[in-house]
Amino acid sequence: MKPETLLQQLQQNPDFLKLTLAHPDFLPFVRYSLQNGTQIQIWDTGVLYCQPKQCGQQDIVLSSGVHGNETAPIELCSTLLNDVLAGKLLLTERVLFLFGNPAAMNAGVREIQDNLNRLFSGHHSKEPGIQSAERERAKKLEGYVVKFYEEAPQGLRERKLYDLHTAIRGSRFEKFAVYPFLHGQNWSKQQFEFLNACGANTVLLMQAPASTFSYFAAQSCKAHGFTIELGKARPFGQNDMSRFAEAATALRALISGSELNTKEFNEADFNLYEVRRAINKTTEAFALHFADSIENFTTFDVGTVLASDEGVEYKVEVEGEAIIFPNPKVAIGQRAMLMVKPVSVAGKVS
Ligand SMILES: O=C(O)CCC(=O)N[C@@H](CCC(=O)O)C(=O)O
Ligand SMILES: [Zn+2]
Repeated sequence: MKPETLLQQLQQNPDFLKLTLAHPDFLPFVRYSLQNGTQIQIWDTGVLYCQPKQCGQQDIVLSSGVHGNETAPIELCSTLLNDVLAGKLLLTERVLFLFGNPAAMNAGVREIQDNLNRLFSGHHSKEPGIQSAERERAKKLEGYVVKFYEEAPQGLRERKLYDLHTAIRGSRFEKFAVYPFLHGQNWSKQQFEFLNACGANTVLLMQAPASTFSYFAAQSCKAHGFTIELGKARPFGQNDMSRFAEAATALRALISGSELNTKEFNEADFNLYEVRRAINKTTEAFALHFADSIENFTTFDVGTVLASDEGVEYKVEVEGEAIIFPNPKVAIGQRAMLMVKPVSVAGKVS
């Protein structure tokens, strides 16, 4: 598509997600200004940069569709972005909207060849000779995020990246966030307060580096980076968007500088977990020993066999150990389930 055609189409019908899905592999660079002075730049398919006339002090990446079948966050971000493009939502902050994996969205699948959310922090290039659309996309997305943060105005700024997902199965706590490993740094009170305002008062504190987008943002870009799970994954058009209203309101307020009623951090308001162990799939024999209806954060009696792989059984080891993200369909070598346990952050939040 030619840049002038794209510009014309966008101005006639300001729906960037629609254009992205119609052109999942490529959109040319274009820039234009809205009547309210906001500058819009398309950097790629699924990648749109917004710069308000007067920039606040935050640089915010809103990412969705890193997994193509997790549609509610895509619909949520598309609504926010369409309101920006139509001049109905006036931004005060620089925002980079990312729709992660357009080809997977069109196909209604989590991934086409590779799990995009296992390819960040350079993992896209760790096996020379192996190529996939997701590896290419991960590399490009890293580049766009770095460019976005590096091109920010000078001065004291706050970098944020919220990578929005929905989970494969139901969850005892419908909304929860994954707080990437901070290498011993304190967790942020202000960010806990924001997550709570999004309805995600369950937080999983990671204890090790990961190849996820949120860890890349936190570790490589020094951003407040999070994976936020907003509910259960459903196909496009089948989401009850009223269940995402709190998150939509909080994100809208964040990017437009409007008042957000956050509650002061109090650990008692949160369900906090840390990862005790990650169970990886090592062979095709990997199997779960509980039903698909069993929800995330379910606990079992000590000794219960939860999963097995060739020559090994994985049992509950301690009281209170709960399951999260069980998925026997992952590629060999990848994490097939996390075992988590309740934890306190007392004294380590500032
Ligand atoms: O429900 C599931 O099993 C997966 C939902 C999902 O995509 N979760 C993210 C979490 C990323 C993180 O650990 O920060 C993922 O698995 O990529
Ligand atoms: Zn996901």
